[in-house]
Amino acid sequence: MSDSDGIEARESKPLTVDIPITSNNNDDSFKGKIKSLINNAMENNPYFAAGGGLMILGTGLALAKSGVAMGSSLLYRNLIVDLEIQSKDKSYSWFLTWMAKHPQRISKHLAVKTQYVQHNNGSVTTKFDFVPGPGNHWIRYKGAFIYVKRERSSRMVDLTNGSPFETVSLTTLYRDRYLFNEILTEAKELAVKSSEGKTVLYTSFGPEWRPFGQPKAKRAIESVILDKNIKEDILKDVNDFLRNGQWYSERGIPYRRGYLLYGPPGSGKTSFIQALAGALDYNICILNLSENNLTDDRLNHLMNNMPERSVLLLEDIDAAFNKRTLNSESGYQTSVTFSGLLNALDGVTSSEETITFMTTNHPEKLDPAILRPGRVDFKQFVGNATEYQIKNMFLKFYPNENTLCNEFMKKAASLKKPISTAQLQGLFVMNKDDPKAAVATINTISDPINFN
Ligand SMILES: Nc1ncnc2c1ncn2[C@@H]1O[C@H](COP(=O)(O)OP(=O)(O)OP(=O)(O)O)[C@@H](O)[C@H]1O
Repeated sequence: MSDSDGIEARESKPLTVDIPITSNNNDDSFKGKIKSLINNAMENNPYFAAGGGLMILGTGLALAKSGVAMGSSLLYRNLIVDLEIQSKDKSYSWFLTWMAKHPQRISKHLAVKTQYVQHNNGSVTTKFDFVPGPGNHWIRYKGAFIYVKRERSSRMVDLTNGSPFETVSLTTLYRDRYLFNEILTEAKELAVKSSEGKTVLYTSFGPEWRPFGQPKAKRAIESVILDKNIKEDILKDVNDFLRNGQWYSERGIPYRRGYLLYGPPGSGKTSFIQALAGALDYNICILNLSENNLTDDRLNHLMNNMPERSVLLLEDIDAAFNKRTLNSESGYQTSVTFSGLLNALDGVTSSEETITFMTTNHPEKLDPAILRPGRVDFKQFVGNATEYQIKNMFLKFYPNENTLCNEFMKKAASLKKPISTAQLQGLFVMNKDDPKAAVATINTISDPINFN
């Protein structure tokens, strides 16, 4: 309220101070004189009377103001409830994506989230989601209004990736607080649905796992052609392991199993692991041990903090057995050491199952220590194409072309050199609709890198 308001209030209702005038007024005592002096001043001096009035009015206003502030903070504390979601929490991106799709919202500040969507036929399209940008927004959810504020800290930075620290806070009436849970559950379900029937590939980003691109369409296990019984044996072993959690726990054995697939490049090791993860409805966490700056500590941390329902894939594990090499640009390369890898494999303490697949092109470089049960429980050689694989791959690309298939196999055998399944795939892709051309050009397959 302005000063003029105060004066108007005083003028409309003259303010008097009611001090009883008693017989003491005429008293000769000192006290009586003072009293009568004050009474005179207040009654007869208009300036003094106005000042006193103003003072009382001001005090009243100040009290009212602090009362309103206290009342509103009391109201806020009792009737309003906030939820803060930090950018490092999983729900953060789930909520933003959910809000981008929520129809009842008022957002003036938008931010774009670009996604590549892989369809079941393999094609990839680009999709733009307009998520709420930093600023204030409103949504209406199940009849309640929710105020949404996205804030970006100018001072705090996520040290793992250099991106600014962010929060989204949701504010609503206390009585509607249960809606927060409903919103987050819906947001999570939306995220799960978007990766349903797909395999999420996680890669390491600093000390944490991050989805690498969009979830990929699952690879059918039939599309990977390994030599007889290899797929079946591994699949049986994994399923057996997954069925026996109780057995492990009763005997106090860490509930983990390690698989080693070794063999030449392009023989389908990684493709098989991806297909297997899809068949089990698991995601994959991929780590390449030859990656620069992957230290023992980071490896240990990552292996102990995997997203749920994930298979761990450690590629090129022989890299951990190389001596440190001097790199001209950055001095010594830091990479995982042999003992670091063993510690990480032994130290996985998750109560959930841990399935680790390791691959290498150089099994001869592995130290026998890694091959002991508990670290590697199942070893499998995955080699260059056998007769069985050549036949099955040919017929998969050119169904019913049995005669040409026989011709192709004879020519492949006459080459007298190893052929990888990746090379066969390359040849068939080049001659998609022309099996005869594939037969005619088989000798164009160059030597794979000699293995052993
Ligand atoms: N046995 C196979 N069946 C079907 N496709 C295969 C097979 N082997 C290789 N391919 C194809 O060749 C490509 C490379 O295969 P993949 O990466 O799985 O080989 P890899 O053995 O893991 O190689 P590396 O040891 O170099 O990592 C993929 O496109 C895959 O589809």
